Formats: sequence, structure tokens, C-alpha cells
Amino acid sequence: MWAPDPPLDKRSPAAPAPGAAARGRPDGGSLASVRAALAGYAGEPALAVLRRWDTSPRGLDENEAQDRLLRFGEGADGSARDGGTRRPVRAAAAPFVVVLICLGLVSALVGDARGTVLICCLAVLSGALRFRQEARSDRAAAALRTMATTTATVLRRAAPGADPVPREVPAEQVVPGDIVLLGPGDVVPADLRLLSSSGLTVDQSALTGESLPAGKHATWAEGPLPAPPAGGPEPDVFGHPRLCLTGTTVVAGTGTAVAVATGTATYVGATGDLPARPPETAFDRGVRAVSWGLVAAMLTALPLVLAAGGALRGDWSRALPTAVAVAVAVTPEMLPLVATALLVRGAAGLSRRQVIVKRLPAVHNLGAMDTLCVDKTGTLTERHLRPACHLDPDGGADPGVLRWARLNALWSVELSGSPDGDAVDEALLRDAGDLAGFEGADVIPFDFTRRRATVLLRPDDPRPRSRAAHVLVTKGAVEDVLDVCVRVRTRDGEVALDAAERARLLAMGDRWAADGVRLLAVATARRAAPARSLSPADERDLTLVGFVGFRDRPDPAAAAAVRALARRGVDLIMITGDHPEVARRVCRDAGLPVSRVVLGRDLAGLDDAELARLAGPATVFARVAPAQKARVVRALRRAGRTVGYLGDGVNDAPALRAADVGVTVAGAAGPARAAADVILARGGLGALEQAVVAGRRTFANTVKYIKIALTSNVGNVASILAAAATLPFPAMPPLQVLVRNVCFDLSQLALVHDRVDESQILRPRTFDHLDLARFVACVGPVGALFDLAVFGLLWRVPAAHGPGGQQLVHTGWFVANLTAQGLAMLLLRSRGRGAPRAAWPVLAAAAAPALCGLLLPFSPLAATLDLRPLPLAALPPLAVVVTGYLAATIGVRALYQRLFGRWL
Ligand SMILES: Nc1ncnc2c1ncn2[C@@H]1O[C@H](COP(=O)(O)OP(=O)(O)OP(=O)(O)O)[C@@H](O)[C@H]1O
Repeated sequence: MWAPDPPLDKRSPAAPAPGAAARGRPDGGSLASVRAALAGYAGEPALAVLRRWDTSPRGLDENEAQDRLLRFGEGADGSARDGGTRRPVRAAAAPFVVVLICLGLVSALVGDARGTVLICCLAVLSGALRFRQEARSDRAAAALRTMATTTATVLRRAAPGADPVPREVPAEQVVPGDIVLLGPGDVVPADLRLLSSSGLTVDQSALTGESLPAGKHATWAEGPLPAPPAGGPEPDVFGHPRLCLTGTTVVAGTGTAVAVATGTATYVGATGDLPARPPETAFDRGVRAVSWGLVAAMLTALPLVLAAGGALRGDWSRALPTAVAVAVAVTPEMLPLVATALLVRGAAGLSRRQVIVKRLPAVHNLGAMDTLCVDKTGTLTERHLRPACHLDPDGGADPGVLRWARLNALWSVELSGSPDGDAVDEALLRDAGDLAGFEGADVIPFDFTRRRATVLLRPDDPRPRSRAAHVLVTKGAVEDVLDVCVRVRTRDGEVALDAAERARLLAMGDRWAADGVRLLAVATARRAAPARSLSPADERDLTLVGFVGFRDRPDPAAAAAVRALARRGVDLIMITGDHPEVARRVCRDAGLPVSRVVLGRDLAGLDDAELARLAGPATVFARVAPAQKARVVRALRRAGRTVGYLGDGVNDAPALRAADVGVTVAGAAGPARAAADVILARGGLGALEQAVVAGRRTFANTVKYIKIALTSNVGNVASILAAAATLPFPAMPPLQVLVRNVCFDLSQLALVHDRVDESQILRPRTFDHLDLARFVACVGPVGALFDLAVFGLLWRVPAAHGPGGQQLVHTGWFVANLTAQGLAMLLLRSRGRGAPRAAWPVLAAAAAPALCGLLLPFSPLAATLDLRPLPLAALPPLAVVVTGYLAATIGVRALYQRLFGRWL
């Protein structure tokens, strides 16, 4: 059917494509030109497209593929590009680096040269630390990703003259001109022009938001093709049946296609929206909102303080440093750094427990997850199907049916070339014995929408006459096989499949299902030797010959894990493609309550709101297609839930991608591993419960840090303002405020090691702005009062009125503030009695700021920071104030808990 290979001209670059943008150039092209190029490929005959790319249906040879990889660069995964060029820009554009740069400018304007230099150093340090931290976490994530890379199957030849073989390669190594083989669950690795297909359906929702999957086909014989665009409206590249675009997912069917664009030259590459970029989590949004909120506060405070001090009191020389000090005080410079460090530690802790986190923010999402959708096999059951029965249509044992089913399994696996073993076929082929007598001629592979697999068998018989008598064998879900049958082979001979017979057979399937046995129907038909390849339309006029049944043992650990997750406030919902009664039975065995079973066919009439209302904790979705699984997940997310999805099959890939956090297991099918954010290398639901706890612990420590840092900063702002209004000299030099912040924040990094109160990990939590504002508003003023007490006390020290008196007051505040805030961290970090003790790094970190405060006035930096050693007489009153502050903090903590019923 194909023309012979066109000669491969190694000297010429890739032949001209219909539009420059689609040539796979690493620098990509404009969206309009990419669209036009794709429309051009769709409109051209297949052979012309192949010629353009100097390729053939037999694929590229390995050398040529390597050349093209060098020429066009890696595709699919945008992370490498992002890391190389955008990371430094991102690090420099972080809100707090911007703030520091602004502060440096203001300091320079005030004429504070030392301050300007230090602030600039800090800006560089903060940016560099963030850059390093991001580089480290990106490397860690990349290392984890390699354990679960997205792969694609391409046809490649070892040498130009060799036979093509299907080869699995990392998706980013697909090059223009590669012949890509598509199967259920595959993520499309490049922009593809289809050459042939069989029942191919693609989920494009990740790019278009369209929840219904789109049918794709290459030729008129398979379905109507749109007329070529006539220069009018922009071509609809998603809607075109011949195009499969990068980042979409194959839901059903198979296809062969040629890659016409990779990487930034693809459609999503041109939109700058490569699907590798994960969506922002609720936590990211929270931290970003806080960061920019503080930047806004700083930018507001600066002119206000200036106006108040300068215009009202006419003292501009004091107003400026005060304004700068306020701006510095309000800024938690290390927030992004500590937040990332906490995530990295969370992910590292999980990897020690054999939980691999591919995307750092998934750690928080694990903790925030309040709804977990699970499939059935391999999650609540062991994923080890055992044959339970083989029956004729009357219900009697029949080994002949088992043999047909095994022949179907054998040739489905052999001919479809799918790398992911199917549990049903695996079970059938275990101890299958001799299956001689037939040879596979063609296949329509199993897909989760038809729920059938069909093979065409050729008798392994040398006599020429019998060569014509092929047998079509179909196996699949009972109702879906009955849909294509017209007769039933009973003990009394063949009878027509009428409504009564169909009801009897379905009832038989239900009875076995209620007992936990998944029944598959087997049907056959005699066919003449085919003149063309099989298509789903050939699945008709079959005769039902019986059933094969399988049992899947419940996972013994599942029931305990279900209970543990329920205790932790996670609602479980089962979404399966299996029979409703089998699903109900498995739920019962796992202790999962079932109040209603919703069938896939009933979902079509529901809008998202109705669907989300229906998807309560005791709901089971059965007989759902892969795209419907993803739809349920999306509807739940739209209803405000944080949704996890745990599944291991190729059909779970769209739902894994749609969830806030997609979780799979080590033995899962490749596409599921590629789509998931988290891989449980050992254990199933039980390991997930542990991961949820770890996620919540990380979240709790991050929130703890944010609360403590903001409380301390807001307290300092209040005290600077109050002191400015009452003291006859500037309250605190901006430089000292900055150094104080950095010392304190660095010590807070120890919180990554802190123990967490059980009450904080009992329920799912998300970022709560109101709670944060309330906490800061109630606890911050305690610090401000303490600072004022320090100023008052030091003002009474006679030395303060002599030369260097201001320096003494400033040093006293600096030392006392660092000591008090360091120790107060031990009080703020827990709700008090009954809470777990601080881990030793936290204890050490609590003492560190005090030590810094005491030692810096004796260090060579003292002059730069305007600090001087305190007289001994100043220490006892400071100790009294610090003790008083700690006592006040304990009091406020108790009162706060009584009033609001919570602490952190
Ligand atoms: N290899 C196969 N050949 C034919 N039919 C199959 C095959 N595998 C599964 N089926 C049919 O398709 C139906 C749906 O498949 P399956 O139960 O695996 O869906 P699922 O959503 O992956 O289920 P689970 O929730 O258990 O993971 C099955 O009930 C069975 O009837």
C-alpha cells in the first residue's frame, strides 16, 4: 500500500515543510504559522508529508534519528530549556529580590553607602540561594523523572537496509520524520500527522478544556475529513482528524503517524504552554499572594512613613531611614527559600519511604487532598487475576471457550505490540499450554471504550482450501460482546440472540459479578480470508460461545488503609471500567461504603455541577471510559475539592493527569507512570496514607514558618513606627533590621526538621489567608510591646545619654530582639502542653540568633553594623524583658486557643 522508501539524502536538510514554523526548529515559530503548517500537513497526501520529511512508513534509521536529534533538539519535555535560560531570570525576579533591589536604591538615595552595599549583597545572595535551591530541586526532580519518563513507541531501523522494529524511546527523543505508533494511554510526544488508525480517540482536554475525546483518522475510508481551509477563518488544528498534537492522550484505539514538529516548534511549544509545566498548586498561590501582599505593604508603608515623618514633623533626615527600616522589617527575605527547602526535605523523606515525588509541589497537594479517586484492580485488589471459571452459555463448564479466549489473548498480545501487559491476557496466558492450530492474521486491540479485543485467526493448516476459513474471535465485557452477537451456541444448538436471551445472559454475568467474579464473554465467527485490515466495523454477526471468569483477591492491606485514610479526612471514591457488581463487591471487601453506583453511560446527561454533587464519598462509578474518569476528577476539582487519583492502568492516565495529585504504583503501565506526580515504589493504599501524612507534615511546618516569620516581622514594623513617634532619634537602622531578619530567617530553616502536632495532620489543609492574618494580628503586637519595653528600659540606662548612646540602644534592641524571637520560636511552634517536643536542630536554631546577637558587637562587622558591646549593667534588665515577653507569649497562646480553638 505504501510507495517504496524515497532515497535518504543525507546532504540535504529536512525538506521544506508547508510552513517554516513546523520544521522543528529549536526556536519555534509564531502560533499562526505553526497552525498554518499543521493545516498544510493535514491537507496533503500522506506520501507527500513523508517525502517532505525524508522518511517512509518503515521509519528512520538510528543514525539519521540521532542526526535529527542534534539538528532539531529534544522535544516534548520543556523543563531542560526552562531550567537553562529562565531559571536565573526567575531567581532575580522573585518578589523579595525585587524588594531588596528597591531598598538598595532607596538606601543609596538616603546616602547610606554601607546599607546600600549590604542590601545589594543580600539581593545577590538571596537570588543566588534561590537559584541554587531551584537548580538542586530541578535536578532532584529530573533524576526522579528519569525513573518514570514519558516514552513513545517509534519505528526505527538499525541500519538503512534493516527491517524496522518498534522501539520505546523517551518522548523527548522523538524527532521530525519519526514514525510513531500510538496506543491507548500514550501521551502524544510530538505534533503528528496520522497515516493510519483503528478506532483512535484522543483526549485533548489538557489543551482545549474540551471534556469529550476526539475521534482521529487518516483516510476517508475511516471517516469524513474536513474540506481544506479556504483562507477564511483560522484552521482548527485540534478538530482536524488527521492531526494529533503534543501533550494530548490516546484514550482508545491505535494509530501510526509521522512526527512533523517537536519541542518548541509544536503547537503547544508556540503557545509557550508546554504541558510539562505543571499547574500552580493552591499552596503556591497562597505563598505568592503573601509575598506580593508584603511587597505591596512595603511599597505603601514607604511613602506613608516618609510623608508622616517628613511632612508632619519636618524631619526628612529621620523619616527616610525609618521608612527604609519599616520596608526591610516587613519583608521575609527568605520565605521562598525556606518554602522550597521544606518541599525538598519532604520529597527526600518520602523517597526514603519508597515514595517517589516527580513534582515538588505534589508534596503539598498530597497533604491537601480531601478526595481520593481510586480504580479497582491493583489498588483495592492485588492485580493478580486468577481464572475462576469457563462456561458455555448455559452455565456448564466448557474448556473449548477457555481455548478461544486464550487464542484471543495470545494473538492480541503478539499482534498489537503493546508494551504494557494486560491483566486479563496475562491471566489467560499463564499456564496456557499448547495453543497450536491457529496463527494470528490481524487484530483490533482491546480498548476501554469498546471494551472488547478481537483477533482474526488463520488455521495453521497446509491444505490450501482451509486457508480461506479464518475465525474471528472476540472477548470482552459481557454487554459489549453481546452488542455484536446475533446468535448463541447453547447445548441444543445455536439460537438467535433475542431480548429474552440477552437478559438471561446479562443476569448470568450479574450473578457471577456479585460473587466477585469478572465474567468476560467470548464470541466467534467464520470469515473469508480478508482483503484489507480489520476495523471495529468487522466486529458483527458473531456467535456467543461462552464466558471466562476471573477472580482478583482483595489486597489484604487495603481495608486498613481505607480506614486510615477515612480517619485522616480523605473521602474515597471508586471509578472503574469494570462491572458495577464486581465494583460493589470489592468495595465491600475493602470496607468502603457504597450508597450508589453510577454507570458511565449515565454520565453523558449530567453537567459538571450535577456530576460533582453525585460524586459523594459513598459513590462508585462503574463501566466508565478513561475520558469519563478524567471528567469525574475535573468536576470534583471544579467543585472546590482537592482531588487525588490512584490508578495503575493505561486507561487511568487521563485521570492521573487531571487530578491535583496523580499517584500510581511501581508496576503500573508506562503511561500511568508517566502521567503520575507520585509513584509508590512499594505498597499501595497503605503507602499512600503514609505519603499523605508526610505531605501534611511538610505543609504544617511551612505554615508554621510563615506564621512565625510574619508575626516577627509585623511586630518589628509596629515597634519601629511606635519608636519613631516617641524616641528622639531613629529607632533602628535599616541595616540592623536587615541583618536581624536574615539571622532569624536562617535559623528558621531548622523548622524543616521539626516534629508536628497530630492535630495539624489529622485533616486535609490548604492555605488559609484568614487564619494567617488573624494569627499575625493577634501575636505580632506582643513583639511590638516587647520592643518598646526594651527601648524604654535602655533609655533609662545612664550610658545611653552619653556619647554613643544611640548605638547602645540600638545594640540592646538588636541583641534582645534576636534572643527573644529565637526563644519565642520554641513557644510559637507548638500549641503548648501535650504537643511534641522540638527536634534538636530546632532547639539549636532557637539559641543561634541569641548567640549571633551577643557575638556580632564583638566581631569585625560591629563597626559596619553600628553595634557596640553592651555594658554588663544593661544585661539584667534585658533578661527581665525577654522573660516577660516569653511569659506574655505563653499567655497569648493560651488565650488565642481558647478564643479560636486552634493555634498553628
Ligand atoms: N484484555 C481484555 N480483553 C477483553 N476485554 C477486557 C480486557 N481487559 C478488560 N476487559 C473488559 O473491559 C472491562 C473494563 O476493563 P477493566 O476492568 O480493566 O477497567 P479498569 O477501569 O481498568 O478497571 P480497574 O478499576 O479494575 O482498574 C472489564 O470489565 C472487562 O470486561
